[in-house]
Amino acid sequence: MKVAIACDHTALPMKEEIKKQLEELKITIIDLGAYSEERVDYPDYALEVSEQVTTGKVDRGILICGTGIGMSIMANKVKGIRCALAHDTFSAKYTRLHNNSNVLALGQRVLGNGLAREIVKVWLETEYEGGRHERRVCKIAEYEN
Ligand SMILES: O=C(CO)[C@H](O)[C@H](O)[C@H](O)COP(=O)(O)O
Repeated sequence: MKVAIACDHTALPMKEEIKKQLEELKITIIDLGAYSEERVDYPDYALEVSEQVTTGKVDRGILICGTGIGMSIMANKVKGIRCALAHDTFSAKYTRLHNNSNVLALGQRVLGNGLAREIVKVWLETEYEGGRHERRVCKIAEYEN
C-alpha cells in the first residue's frame, strides 16, 4: 500500500509519529509537508494529498492539522475524495466499512499519539464492505458528477 501524508504547522510531531508507524507497517509513504513549524495554510496540503489519491499515485491519504476539521473540509471538495475526520477507532472502522473513505483527517490538538496510531491502524486494516453501502457511495459520486 502507498499512502500520502501531510500536515500543517500545528501537527508536525504527530505526522512524524504516524510516518514511523507506516514505516513499521512497510507502507510506502509520500510526505508532502509541511516540513517546519512555519505557519502555513492547511488547504494547500489537503489539496496536494487529495490529488495524489484521485490520480491513483497513492492508495490512501492522511491529513493532520490542529483539529483535522479544516483539512477534511478542503479534502472533501476534491472530486473522488471521501475524507473522514475520525477521533475514535469506532468511526475509523466504520468509515472504511461503510463509506470507503480514502482520506483520513486527524487533529493533533485533539488526540494523543497513542490514540492516533490506533485510529490509523484500524483505518488502514479495515476493508470496505460494499453491498448496500455501494449504492450510497455511488450517490455521492453521482452528485459530484
Ligand atoms: O485546525 C486547523 C484547521 O481546522 C489548522 O491547524 C489551523 O491551522 C488552526 O486553526 C491553527 O491556526 P493558527 O494559524 O496556528 O492559529
